[in-house]
Amino acid sequence: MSSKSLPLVFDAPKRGMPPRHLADLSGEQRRAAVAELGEKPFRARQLAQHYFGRLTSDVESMSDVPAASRQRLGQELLPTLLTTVHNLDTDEGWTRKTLWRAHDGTTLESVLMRYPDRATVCVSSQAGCGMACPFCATGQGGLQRNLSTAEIVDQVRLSAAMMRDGDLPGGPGRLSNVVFMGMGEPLANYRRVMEAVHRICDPAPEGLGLAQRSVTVSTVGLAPAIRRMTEEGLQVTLAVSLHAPDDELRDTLVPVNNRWKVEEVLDAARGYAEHTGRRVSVEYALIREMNDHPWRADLLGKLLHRRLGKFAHVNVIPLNPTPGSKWDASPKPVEREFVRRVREAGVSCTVRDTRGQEIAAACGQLAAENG
Ligand SMILES: C[S@@+](CC[C@H](N)C(=O)[O-])C[C@H]1O[C@@H](n2cnc3c(N)ncnc32)[C@H](O)[C@@H]1O
Ligand code: SF4
Repeated sequence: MSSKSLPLVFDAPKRGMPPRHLADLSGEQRRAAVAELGEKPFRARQLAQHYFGRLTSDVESMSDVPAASRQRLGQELLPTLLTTVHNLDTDEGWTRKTLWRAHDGTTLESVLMRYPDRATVCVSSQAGCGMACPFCATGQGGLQRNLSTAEIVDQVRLSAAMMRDGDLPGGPGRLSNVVFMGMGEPLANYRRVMEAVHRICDPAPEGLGLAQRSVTVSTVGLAPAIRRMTEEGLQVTLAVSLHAPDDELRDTLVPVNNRWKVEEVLDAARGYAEHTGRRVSVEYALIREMNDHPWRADLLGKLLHRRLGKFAHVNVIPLNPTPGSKWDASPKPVEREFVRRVREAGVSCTVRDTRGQEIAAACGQLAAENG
């Protein structure tokens, strides 16, 4: 057997960006790509209809595409990007974490959560993360690579297919929300993430047709990138992971704070809020005896009231345990007092549910380990 005919599985994994995919391209680029392959431009629309509309990338099922063209179009524009390594279900099946393997062997995770009134997928924007927040499992392994636009979109497409096929309890349903709160810092992979937002939100057949307001981009606080995002003219929700109202503590909890301080991050967030008219979600992982002091709750409330005013919403995330971490969630009475004090300052504040903890699928627990 020549090495050329060896099945792909014997090929050494090549770490790197995946081959080009339909979901990397805008409608115009898709038409150009199809034309380059010697096909009629309308084939681009047909492929997009199957991929975004029918949620399939199986070219053999695309009966309106001539058999002679299918293989070539499939190879060139719909290569397989993600294969399932395993699914782990919890919360009586209402939460599913999927471990995906990319073409180069890189692994990544996404988490699908079904609620009575909506279904949300938490997607990864990078394999690993370079931001090194000490309480986050993803941050401990460093950055492996950015995900491509299509690798991000494919997590959403495959989750939408799980919903449609009734893989979670409650029967067939619709994926309604996407949060960029999986592995990685979305604004450190800026261009690909913004393209992915377009593919996720553009109306069918150009995209998956979710509402921009149902998409949340969560950032550790890359101020220049928040300012850049403000210019995109999008209506997505911005979440800023603050975790401390004072630079002294935030420098430790969020190392990137050494570059962009609390005031600058909140300034950028305010710019986004004013431009879009959207509230900013300020994420606060509550850590026992670290950032849960009553005086810090008061300081946080005052600071947000002053800097973001009516645009501020605080989302308290009880710390999820991660392997080897010395930190713990705050006791419930401390958490309640913290929330009360933030509200007392006139800032809305809620506590996030901790879905998926048992299978390490909750915020900050994704490490994409095989097993
Ligand atoms: C994993 S991050 C991904 C998005 C982006 N990198 C960020 O930091 O906002 C999503 C959210 O999980 C939070 N998080 C990380 N580790 C956590 C942990 N162990 N417990 C609770 N929340 C955590 C982050 O602070 C952030 O608000
Ligand atoms: S919290 Fe976000 S930015 Fe920090 S290490 Fe985890 S994924 Fe990266």
